[in-house]
Amino acid sequence: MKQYHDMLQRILSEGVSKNDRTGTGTSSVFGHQAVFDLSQGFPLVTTKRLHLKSIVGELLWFLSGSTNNNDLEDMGVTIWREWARPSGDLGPIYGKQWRSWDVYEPAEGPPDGVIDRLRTLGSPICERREFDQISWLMDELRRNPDSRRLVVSAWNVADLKGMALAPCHCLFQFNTEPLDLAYRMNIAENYVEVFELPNECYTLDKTAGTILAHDALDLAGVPRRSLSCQLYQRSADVFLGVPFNIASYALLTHMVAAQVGMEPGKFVHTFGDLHLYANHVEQATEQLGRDFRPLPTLWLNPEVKDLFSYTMDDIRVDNYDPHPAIRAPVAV
Ligand SMILES: Nc1nc(=O)c2c([nH]1)NC[C@@H]1CN(c3ccc(C(=O)N[C@@H](CCC(=O)O)C(=O)O)cc3)CN21
Ligand SMILES: O=c1ccn([C@H]2C[C@H](O)[C@@H](COP(=O)(O)O)O2)c(=O)[nH]1
Repeated sequence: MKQYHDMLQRILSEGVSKNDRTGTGTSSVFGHQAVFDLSQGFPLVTTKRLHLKSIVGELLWFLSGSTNNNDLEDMGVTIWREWARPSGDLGPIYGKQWRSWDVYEPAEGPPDGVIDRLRTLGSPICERREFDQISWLMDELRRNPDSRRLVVSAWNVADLKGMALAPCHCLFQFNTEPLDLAYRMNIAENYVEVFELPNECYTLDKTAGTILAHDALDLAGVPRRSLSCQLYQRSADVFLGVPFNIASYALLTHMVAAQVGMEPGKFVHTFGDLHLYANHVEQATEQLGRDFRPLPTLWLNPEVKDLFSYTMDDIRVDNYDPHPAIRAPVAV
């Protein structure tokens, strides 16, 4: 995960001192981008141990639409505790905006009905509906994979004041691309079925043409497209939050790809204010002195048939062999 060490290094060498909302003080850079090729391993930082259960639990909690910290703590995850009200409520944060963004539309009713009459009194009469951005995204990926509008936003201006914390990872976009034949043949090695096809179906004969080979790969269930995700993160705690955010969106991309039958492509992580808190400098320096280890791989249970049905047991990371954890205080 050189990309992650580059961020730490860049802040240490070019960062500008800034005060911040928490009063801790940071060194920060504005504008940064890191790209993770998901075919090269699962991007879980190896130079300190990450608590994977917190990352998976938090993502499943967002996808469930919950905004109550008690639901997260029921999974054994405590990372949102400091921000929760006594009831556990966090206001309309990610889960609310992803799964049930409020939409207000002019109410419709019969002519001269109650709605009509109230409207003549001068007040706008609206109906509230909820829009599930994630379900829409899944449908749209299947229906219109070339779309340039595959965007999910948590940045709901009208709701910001009610949130315990304004969204940090505030907008993401998916993109799909056709895979070329050579790439599909390559990944076909992971699909046992392809070898059960009759020889002539997958003979890569130049004159037989691409179509025959692509059709054979379709029959074998080999994905036709790759799926990439780009995240805009307006504010990023490079030591504590960012390793979680990278792994979380990489996991989301894998899960979405599995459900729409595509191959995970890239995760592009774009930052606004990328900062290192003053009380994390020693820890970051210690981490930079450690050597990289091979990235682990992700396993998703292939039996799971929709995005909202994954549980902790359906998600596993294999061959994770990190350096020991490094403790650091979280700025509240
Ligand atoms: N300052 C700040 N940084 C964040 O990263 C952050 C917030 N606030 N507020 C909301 C959420 C909560 N997140 C958090 C909060 C704590 C840890 C943390 O303490 N991580 C420890 C271990 C956590 C565990 O046991 O699961 C770590 O070593 O990574 C990570 C992400 C990410 N977000
Ligand atoms: O997923 C997350 C959530 C939060 N953060 C960090 C980024 C900042 O350090 C704080 C938020 O403070 P603001 O004053 O609202 O910017 O939390 C993160 O890195 N990742």
